[in-house]
Amino acid sequence: MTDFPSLKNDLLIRAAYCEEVERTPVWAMRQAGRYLKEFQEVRAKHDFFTVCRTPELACEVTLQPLRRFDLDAAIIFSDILVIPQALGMEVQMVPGKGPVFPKPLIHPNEIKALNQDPDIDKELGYVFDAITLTRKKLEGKVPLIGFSGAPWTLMAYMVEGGSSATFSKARAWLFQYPEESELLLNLLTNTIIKYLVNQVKAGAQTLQVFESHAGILGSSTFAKFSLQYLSRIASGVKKELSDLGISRVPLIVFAKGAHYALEELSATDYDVISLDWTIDPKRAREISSAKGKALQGNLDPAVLYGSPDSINCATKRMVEAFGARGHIANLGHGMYPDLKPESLKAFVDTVHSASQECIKNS
Ligand SMILES: Cc1c2[nH]c(c1CCC(=O)O)Cc1[nH]c(c(CCC(=O)O)c1C)Cc1[nH]c(c(CCC(=O)O)c1C)Cc1[nH]c(c(CCC(=O)O)c1C)C2
Repeated sequence: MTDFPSLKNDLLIRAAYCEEVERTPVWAMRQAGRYLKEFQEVRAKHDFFTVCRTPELACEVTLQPLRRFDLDAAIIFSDILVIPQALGMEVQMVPGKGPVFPKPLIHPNEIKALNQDPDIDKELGYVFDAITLTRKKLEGKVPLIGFSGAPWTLMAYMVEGGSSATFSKARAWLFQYPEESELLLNLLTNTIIKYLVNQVKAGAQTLQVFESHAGILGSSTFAKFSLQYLSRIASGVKKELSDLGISRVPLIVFAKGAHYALEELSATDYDVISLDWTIDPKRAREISSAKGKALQGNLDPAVLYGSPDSINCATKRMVEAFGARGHIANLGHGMYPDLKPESLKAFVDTVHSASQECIKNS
């Protein structure tokens, strides 16, 4: 592994392992993106996947939010849909519409046509190069987070062909073709484990798995088609890293909308459970703390449309409700493209001041 500058701010790592901190670490999902004019300038010149595939550009947009805000982590700029691409599917990013698969999976026969054993270093080497470059450029300022989409969320896009409110075609597969769905979910799981391990080899210091579409499944469907794969990813990545003699990194799982499965998620090998805003922090603590898990989240991103005072107030309330140990402050989902950058600044600064106050008084 490459020699990297040593980490100066390890708040996120300590919080993930429920160790003592002087203040609560904070970052924001989608902290890089269209709400920043410097990001729009890059996007005006380069299409979305060119930014992902060009390490210098991916590194630049990863660092943009860190120049503006006092963030405690960087997240590598990429997308969850690079995995379906590595399996041989075409994905386009259509302005105003989001991701589009010109040839989605219509029938399970088509699973056979996917690349069954992709050469991850060849197909996704550009992500690893972007991680290594960014880790160097960060000069140890804050940890670099790597990530992947989770199997069910990726399957949902591969079958649906793009975004959807209900993902009804993808959900139909789970009942029409349960065995073939499991075949696809297994292929994705095996690919994701290799992808995440290679991100750590390239320099990622924390990993997050995004199950963004957990909330459209019921609890029994989630248990069958999501949870077991999420769980295998955490134990698989940990085992592989340990077999390779590589130090552990914190693993975060974000299963958006899966409030019904908090107890089950807390029983997996993830170190941190990331919450959306529909879960009450105190209730989440009762369920997860017994299992020694840290929590991440969970301010409703819509709060950032409010006045500076109301952002301050809601953020303070959130910091106090979680308490200072084992908490990584974040939004309950990503930044929206029309939010003002100053609102994120108000959130970040309030997390730092309110958590320091909280620790002083405890
Ligand atoms: C900024 C951006 C990204 N992806 C997309 C955009 C906007 C497109 C553009 O610039 O034109 C398309 C892009 N890619 C995707 C979408 C969502 C489509 C939908 O709503 O269904 C869009 C607009 C799919 C996607 N992509 C991602 C998720 C999981 C997180 C979530 O739930 O929001 C999902 C679901 C992950 C993702 N995607 C991205 C990051 C960057 C790192 C950071 O957080 O700063 C990350 C972590 C970057």
